[in-house]
Amino acid sequence: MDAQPREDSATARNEREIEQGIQRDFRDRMSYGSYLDLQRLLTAQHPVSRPEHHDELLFIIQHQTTELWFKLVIHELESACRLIREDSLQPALKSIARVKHIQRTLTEQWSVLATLTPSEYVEFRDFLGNASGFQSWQYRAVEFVLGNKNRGMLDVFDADPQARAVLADKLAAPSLYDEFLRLLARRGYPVPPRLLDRDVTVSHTFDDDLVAVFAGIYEDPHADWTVYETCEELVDLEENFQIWRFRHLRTVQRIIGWKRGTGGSSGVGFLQKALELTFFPELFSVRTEIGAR
Ligand code: HEM
Ligand SMILES: N[C@@H](CC(=O)c1ccccc1NC=O)C(=O)O
Repeated sequence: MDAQPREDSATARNEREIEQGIQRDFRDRMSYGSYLDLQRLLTAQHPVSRPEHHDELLFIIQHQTTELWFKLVIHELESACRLIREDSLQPALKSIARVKHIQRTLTEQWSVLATLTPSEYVEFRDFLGNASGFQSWQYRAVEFVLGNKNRGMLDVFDADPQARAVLADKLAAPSLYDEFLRLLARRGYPVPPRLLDRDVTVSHTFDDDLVAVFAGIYEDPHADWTVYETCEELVDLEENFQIWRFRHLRTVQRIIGWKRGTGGSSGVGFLQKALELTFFPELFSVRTEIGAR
């Protein structure tokens, strides 16, 4: 039998030796904390309940982490739009893949907030006044980039001109779907011209002729595999978005039931209506057609 390997003295103490080469002096160097601006990030939680409610920190951090991920989602979707505009479809798919992973993380994250019981939430809800996720400009920006445009949403941001300007910009820009349809037209697919020079400040609505274009793509995936793959990636994006909305609705329902929202809406009933919205309707309709034409 081999002898047991000799342990160094730190291991024997169940400690790890801090190696000599490890940098410890950060007076003149960039450190982890300074790079990430942790001083600001970790002092940006300001509970408003008095006396301070234990669970308000959970509520704040759940929102803040979501907003951080929204920031990256917008960054990646904008990049995907630009890449598609430049006919770089494969690199655009890389951005979309990243967004899909973020969406999964965001959907999973609802389980943390679901540990907040109705009895706990009611103890600090009144302190929130009329604040509501409805006023998240980044969430609206994601909706706009994906194509769910609604000019009326801008009014909520009259008191925040910077947010309003960003949203107005995204309202006027072609959505991810608009960019994809334009790329398809450039590649010779018979996309109806009315979809290419449409008013992009409003949502796209269902177009039967576009279903026929996608039917052609799905009938012969190998004709242009990347285009086919992009169609499926967009389906994933919409599905993930709807699953996030659904988890929000169910979390809201278990925490406040059918109470009205702090933002003034009917509550769960209002959230339910968003589940009927669609970004890429033809990509779902084409499924009915496959094998049937
Ligand atoms: C206790 C937890 C939560 C409750 C009870 C809740 C409740 C609601 C309600 C009732 C609405 C409808 C608008 C209103 O009248 O207020 C709403 C909208 C919204 N909430 Fe929440 N929410 C919760 C957590 C969150 C979290 C963690 C996020 C993440 C950022 C979020 C994001 C949103 C967004 C984006 C909307 C707008 C949805 C839309 O326009 O369809 N909510 N929420
Ligand atoms: N609308 C929620 C309040 C709420 O959830 C909220 C309040 C302030 C900041 C963000 C929020 N999150 C999502 O709506 C409610 O009606 O209880």
